Amino acid sequence: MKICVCGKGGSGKTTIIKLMADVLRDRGCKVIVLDSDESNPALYRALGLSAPPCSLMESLGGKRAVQEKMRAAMARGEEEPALSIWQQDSMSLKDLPSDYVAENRGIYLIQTGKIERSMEGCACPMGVVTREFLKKFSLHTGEIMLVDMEAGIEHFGRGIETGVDGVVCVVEPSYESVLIAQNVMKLTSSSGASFKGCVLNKVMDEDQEMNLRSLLDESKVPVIGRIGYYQEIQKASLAGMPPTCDRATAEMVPIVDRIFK
Ligand SMILES: Nc1ncnc2c1ncn2[C@@H]1O[C@H](COP(=O)(O)OP(=O)(O)OP(=O)(O)O)[C@@H](O)[C@H]1O
Repeated sequence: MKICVCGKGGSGKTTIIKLMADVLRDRGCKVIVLDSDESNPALYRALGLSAPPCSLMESLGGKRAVQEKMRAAMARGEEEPALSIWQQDSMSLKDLPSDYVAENRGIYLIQTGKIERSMEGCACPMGVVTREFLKKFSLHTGEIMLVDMEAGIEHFGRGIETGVDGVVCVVEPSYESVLIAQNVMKLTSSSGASFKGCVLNKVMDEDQEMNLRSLLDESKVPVIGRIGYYQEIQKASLAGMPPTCDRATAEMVPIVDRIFK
C-alpha cells in the first residue's frame, strides 16, 4: 500500500512518518519512504539515515532537463505533460541504483529532489516526477510506501495523489490546520484516492483534543487517532536527531492498525 501524509506546514508530517515507519518496520514490513517535500531538508535525519547521494530529479538530468521535457510535451499539445522519464513500465526497490536509496534496518529513503538555488523556478517538475514515479513504482509483498508531502494542498494541483492508495492528514491544534484538513479530504475524494482520516498531533490535553475533534466533526472529517505533545520530540528535533518517544510510538500503534487494516 502507498500512503501519502499531508497537512499544514509544521503540523508534524515528518514526525508522524517516522513514528509510523518504526511501527511498521517492527511488524516486519520493509518501509520505503519517498521524500517529495522539496523544501524540507531534514527528513533523512528524522529517520536516522544519511541522505541518499542522488535524488530522482538528478537521475533525470536535473530540474532543467525535466522542465524542458515538460515544455516539449506541452508544445506537442499534450494536455498532461506526463514524462516518459523512466523507460520501464514498472520498477521496484531492487531496480533502483544504490545511490538513490538510503537504508537503515528496514527503512528505505528515496528523495524526489530539493530546491537548491535562488530563482531556480517553480516546484512543478518535482511534482510531476513524484507523480510519475509513484505510478510506476511497484511494491512487493511486505513492502509499504509512505510519502512525505510538501505542506498545504498545492500537490493536489499536480495530481500526486493519483499514484497512491490512501491519504492521511496530520492536524495540529490550530484552526488553519483544521481548514487544510477539510480541503485535503475534499481534494482526495476527487483524486480517486481513499481518505484514511486525520491524525491529531501535538495535542496538549483532553480539552484541546475535544475542541479539535468537534471542529473536524462539524465538517465530517474523520479522526483516526491522536499523538500528544512531547518534549522529547521537540528536543530531538532541535538536536537534528530522530524523534523517538515511547508514548508517541504507543499512540501510533492503533493508528497504523486503522490505516493498514
Ligand atoms: N507530537 C509532537 N510533540 C512535540 N513536538 C512535535 C510533535 N510533532 C512534531 N513536533 C515538532 O514540530 C515541529 C514540526 O514537525 P515536523 O517537522 O514533523 O512537521 P512537518 O509537518 O513535517 O513540517 P514541514 O511542513 O516543514 O515539512 C518540529 O520541531 C517537531 O519536533
